[in-house]
Amino acid sequence: MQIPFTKMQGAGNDFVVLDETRERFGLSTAQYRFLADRHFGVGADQILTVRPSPAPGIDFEYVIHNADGAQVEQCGNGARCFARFVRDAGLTTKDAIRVQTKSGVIEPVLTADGRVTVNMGAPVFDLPQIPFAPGQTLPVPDGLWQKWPLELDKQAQVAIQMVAVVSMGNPHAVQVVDDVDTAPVLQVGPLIEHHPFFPNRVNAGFMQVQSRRQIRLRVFERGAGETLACGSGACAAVVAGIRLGVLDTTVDVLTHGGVLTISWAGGAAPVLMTGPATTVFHGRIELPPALS
Ligand SMILES: N[C@@H](CCC[C@H](N)C(=O)O)C(=O)O
Repeated sequence: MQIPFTKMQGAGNDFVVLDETRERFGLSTAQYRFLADRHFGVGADQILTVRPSPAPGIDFEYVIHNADGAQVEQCGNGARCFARFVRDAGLTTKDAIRVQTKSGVIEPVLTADGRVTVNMGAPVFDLPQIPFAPGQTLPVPDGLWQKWPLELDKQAQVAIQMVAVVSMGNPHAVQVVDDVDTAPVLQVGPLIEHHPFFPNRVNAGFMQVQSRRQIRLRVFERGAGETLACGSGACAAVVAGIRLGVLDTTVDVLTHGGVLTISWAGGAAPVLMTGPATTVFHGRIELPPALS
């Protein structure tokens, strides 16, 4: 089977976008993995699938698969690319698009400067909803920052990591580091991702606070490894920093792939994320029959 696709990127977080508004391709987990494969497929951190409206008042459904082929709830950079895709493909003429994701309805808005702002909804701190299941034996977290100790690999000298846990529709564990360039993201990231306290695994963020309005961030993403940027991870880091009291309500997040601007007024207010969304190329690819 041969399918059409569009390659996109948002701050270097890259995507294969599939248009299933007319017909479903019915891809298997192995086929999503193949599309994401940088050697044998197209190459992407996530596969985004656009489907027709599932309900009145909603414009589209948007389905996200990580590079490992698993379906996940949320993808911030993907939401911006989704909005750019449906406009450029002529699937809508709207600037503000309501889209159903696995974790709820989000609202990307195409702005006059060519960027996209996404209302990502309110952050969730309720532990079972994240989900974060630390059991009974853990000491109570630091009340303000809600940092939790994770016991990791003692031999690798990363015994205890203090993380803030938050859901932006998907789970995040954020820690503050002195310097993201030397932070052990590739060593510690996978240990946090698979830590038993996170029953659905987790995205591991490493944030360096440069000022009250600027951070640097690297994220080891669940199911994808370190990416050049993670939109929901940027939202989670800024929310954690605001709760810590070290960040203002609007913050520029510097990633290896570009800048995202995140705003959060606190409490039940939604987190707003603004950043770029770019089409790289269009193509068609033959899916190996053995993978179906
Ligand atoms: N790159 C994304 C997040 C994609 C999903 C994530 N890896 C997860 O498993 O939750 C973003 O920009 O938010």
